Amino acid sequence: MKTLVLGSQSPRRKALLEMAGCSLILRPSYADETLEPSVPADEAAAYLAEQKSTALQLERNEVLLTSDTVVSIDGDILGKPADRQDARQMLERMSGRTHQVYTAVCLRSEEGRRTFTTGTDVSFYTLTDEEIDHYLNTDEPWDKAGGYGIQGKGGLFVREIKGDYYNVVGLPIARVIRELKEFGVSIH
Ligand SMILES: Cc1cn([C@H]2C[C@H](O)[C@@H](COP(=O)(O)OP(=O)(O)OP(=O)(O)O)O2)c(=O)[nH]c1=O
Repeated sequence: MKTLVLGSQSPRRKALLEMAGCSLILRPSYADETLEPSVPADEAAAYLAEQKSTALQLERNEVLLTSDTVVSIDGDILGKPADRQDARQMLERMSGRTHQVYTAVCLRSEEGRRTFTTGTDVSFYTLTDEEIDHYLNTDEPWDKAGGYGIQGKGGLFVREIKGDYYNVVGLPIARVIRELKEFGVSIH
């Protein structure tokens, strides 16, 4: 049986895999996450998931999972906000509109590598300045693509989603479990 190795520092990815019944070991990846500005968002997520994979060593009998989540609006990619002003601009941009969240997952074993990307459309209510200010005083925006967390108070901004909710949180877990089985990982 194969050992699942999670190449991620994201506590959410670990929690989702464990919730789904995966035993895993952690091997965080510190790949360079710089992007060419013109790359489409779904391709950017796939590129970064593969970069994170390439940065890690793989032993025999291991399946390595790396992943990347980006938010996209008007063809621009929103990563994690650099500071308060950046986070404010992101939230103002998404206010009253629909954006896309892409999570790419790269699975790698000695037999080969497979990368797949899942998109979810998220529509926000129109946000007031007060709501945005209040949200920026929480610890939610800083480690998250687009500067919000749907699983926290950021969920209060959401009018509608189309697609997998868990994909927005950072891992489309139902699809991932199916793909992991194909790679020979046992799920309990
Ligand atoms: C939009 C959105 C993103 N996110 C998170 C998912 C990702 O963890 C994060 C985007 O950063 P990523 O670079 O995808 O992941 P990470 O830095 O957390 O972990 P690692 O690179 O080690 O795998 O934003 C939420 O938790 N909720 C949300 O609603």
